[in-house]
Amino acid sequence: MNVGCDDMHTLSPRDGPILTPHSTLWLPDDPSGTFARSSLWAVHIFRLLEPHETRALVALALEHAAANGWSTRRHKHHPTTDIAVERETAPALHSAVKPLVARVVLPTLALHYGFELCELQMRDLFVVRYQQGAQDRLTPHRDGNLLSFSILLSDPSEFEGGGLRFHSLGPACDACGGLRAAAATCRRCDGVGRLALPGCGCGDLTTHSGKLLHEGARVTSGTRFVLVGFVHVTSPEIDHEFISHGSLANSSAVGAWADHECVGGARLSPPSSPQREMHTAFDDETALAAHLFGG
Ligand SMILES: O=C(O)CCC(=O)C(=O)O
Ligand SMILES: [Fe+2]
Repeated sequence: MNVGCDDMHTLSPRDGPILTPHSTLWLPDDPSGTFARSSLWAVHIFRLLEPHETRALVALALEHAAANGWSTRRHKHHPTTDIAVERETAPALHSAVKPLVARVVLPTLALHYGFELCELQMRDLFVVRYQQGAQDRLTPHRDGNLLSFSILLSDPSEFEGGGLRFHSLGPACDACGGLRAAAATCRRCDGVGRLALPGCGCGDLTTHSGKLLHEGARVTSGTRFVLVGFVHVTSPEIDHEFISHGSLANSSAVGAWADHECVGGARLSPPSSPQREMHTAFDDETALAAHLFGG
């Protein structure tokens, strides 16, 4: 299959340019009261792509992989088996995905996390493959940037296990009950005590702060493809020294309130109302896209 630029317009979000989540999960409130709830504590799931659109993207990724292979060395810590969605190396995938990200995903992130669109910059965009018998999971980590998103490109019937799992939110493991002592040896939740986010369908977009401790849960059969994006935020409201601290981004240690601390401390002033108008300094889409994607 060859999806050209014109076909990209078939990648149409289900709800218009700014999406409304069908599910939202929040970190629990800080029992000590040190950190007030921030928009960064929310994980949202939105309906985004239709199955024929996700199939077209997977076909493009497989076409690319057949010619170039999958990469496993793009990330120093917690590497994924992936394909970078870059203009130079994967032009067909890039032209399929970039307009969707620029017109829909980034404006949706900006609105729901209380930033200006022009404060967001894509730092990495890649298709990830989890497969039983190959890389089947991604161990607990925090991402290097403040905001992250992932779009599920596979139908949930095509794999078992898998999913985006957070250590501080989501359902308790139904095998061990989520109790720390029992979870330690639990194969179902790999010791986390929680299950992956429920309700994430094919084509759904999940958005979250990359600073929440999370992982790609183990795929026990089949293959799960996701499109993942890391988004840097340049807002003066963000304490970059604090959030870019290497041990926060790359630590695998599960700390009870570590997640809350780093996210609560990342924002120095309260989030703006989600109702406010979008503002952008860019008057045409091309200039905006160039800025968002760094050229
Ligand atoms: O598998 C997922 O949905 C999560 C991927 C992820 O966390 C990452 O690539 O950083
Ligand atoms: Fe991640």
